[in-house]
Amino acid sequence: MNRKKQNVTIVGAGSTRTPALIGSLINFKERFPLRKLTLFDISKDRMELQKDYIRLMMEKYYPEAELIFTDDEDQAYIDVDYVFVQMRVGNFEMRSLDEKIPLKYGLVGQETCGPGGFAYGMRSIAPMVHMVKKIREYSKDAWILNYTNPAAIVAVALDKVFPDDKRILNICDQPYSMLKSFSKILDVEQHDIEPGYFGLNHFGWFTKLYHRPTNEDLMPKLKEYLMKHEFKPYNAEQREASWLETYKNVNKMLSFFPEYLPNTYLQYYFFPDEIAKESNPSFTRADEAKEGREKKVLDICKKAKEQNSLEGLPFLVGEVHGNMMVEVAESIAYDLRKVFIVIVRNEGIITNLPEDAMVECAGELTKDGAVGYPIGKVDTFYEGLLVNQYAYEKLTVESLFESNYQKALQALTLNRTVINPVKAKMVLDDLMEANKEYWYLR
Ligand SMILES: NC(=O)c1ccc[n+]([C@@H]2O[C@H](COP(=O)([O-])OP(=O)(O)OC[C@H]3O[C@@H](n4cnc5c(N)ncnc54)[C@H](O)[C@@H]3O)[C@@H](O)[C@H]2O)c1
Ligand SMILES: O=P(O)(O)OC[C@H]1O[C@H](O[C@H]2[C@H](O)[C@@H](O)[C@@H](O)O[C@@H]2CO)[C@H](O)[C@@H](O)[C@@H]1O
Ligand SMILES: [Mn+2]
Repeated sequence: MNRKKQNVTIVGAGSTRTPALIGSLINFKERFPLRKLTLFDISKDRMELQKDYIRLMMEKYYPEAELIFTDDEDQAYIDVDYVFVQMRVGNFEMRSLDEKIPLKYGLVGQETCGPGGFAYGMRSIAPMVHMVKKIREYSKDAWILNYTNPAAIVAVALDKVFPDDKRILNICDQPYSMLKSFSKILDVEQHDIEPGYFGLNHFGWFTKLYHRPTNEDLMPKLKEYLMKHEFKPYNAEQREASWLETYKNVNKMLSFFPEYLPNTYLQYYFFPDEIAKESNPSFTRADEAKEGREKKVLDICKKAKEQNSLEGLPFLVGEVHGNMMVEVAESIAYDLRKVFIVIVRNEGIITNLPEDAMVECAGELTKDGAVGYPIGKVDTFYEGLLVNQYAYEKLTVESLFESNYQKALQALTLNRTVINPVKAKMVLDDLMEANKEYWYLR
């Protein structure tokens, strides 16, 4: 393979997912070759923790690529072809509050759904808008591939501010992760499956699983399996308790609504009371992830620094997060038209949803970006859920842009995890106080 080499910048490179993303870039070096890799984070300290492991990996497996670590955004965005974005505005401390504050009011405490996702979205928008403007100053044609959450809210906000920018793509790895799990259950290759999917980010359904080699839709077989067996992620042995519970709730959702297979994130909207009750308000997913993934990765990086070698250390690979990001970039860079589940402006894809909604659907990734496959009209049940959820997303973004307290209150009241305006007001006031460095409403 003799493909054009790319300059890539990772924004939020201090994320503990970065070492595994580097592993993915190394594994894909033939398919998506790098000329220059820039790691950018606003926190030098955060990057410092993983710097030696990453440097040693690149020296060993990618000596031909230039490697830059920087906390200078001007340097990060000069002469770049692809920007992979994974910033967490407010870091662990704010994720923890996003999850814990709603639980005080008996509401779902989750980083992307419900009041926690609302607060996180309000924090993410301004730095994301700033980043896009900066990138466009220096690299007007760069592809901006964004993972930053809540991707649903960030996508709506960026589409409002940069409606003509065709090189911003917001993506989520959860459908990819679920497809990996489906393939394991069905004993087929993930890349032989073409999914049907519709909804909004972290709020959607799989409709079919077309198996290319046999021309068969494997969805009926999968649903039959899930009616009788617990749904486990493909890497169940490595998953912490809360993710295993999350996957089990797909079985529960299917038992009520067997028509389509729900994204795991719908559990928060269908079972908010049960989930809030079962949560531990002093130990949420943020704590679990810190004690799990973060500790594991940082321990490996610390050893690499101490011994200044990779001896005895694992080669980390992002089987979902990292691989998907690189495959997405590859499909765009070399016009491969591979099918992914993408987030795009609706514009008639779901005919009974607003044109300006940012919908999640199957689509092809081409040199011109994502081309979502048309879905048509969705049935009343789904239409009701989606129209309501999109109204929540839109009001959230408008409340930030207009500093409008009333719209924020309306947004939270519409959110199916809240509903009650008394609780919506209490949780909004608490979140506003906790986030006063980041956003403010009148
Ligand atoms: N879309 C998806 O499906 C998906 C999947 C996984 C993770 N994510 C998202 O990726 C992001 C990273 O998650 P994590 O848990 O690995 O994060 P993390 O907390 O380990 O790291 C995030 C990094 O972002 C940096 N950062 C904060 N604000 C920044 C800014 N303005 N500019 C540059 N860097 C900044 C922090 O200093 C930190 O090093 C989050 O937004 C998370 O929600 C999304
Ligand atoms: O709770 P976390 O921080 O472990 O994960 C939150 C993210 O979960 C989904 O993504 C993937 C994740 O990227 C991957 O590394 C692995 O751990 O599996 C997760 C679930 O399949 C979700 O799509 C993201 O939006 C969340 O940020
Ligand atoms: Mn996601």
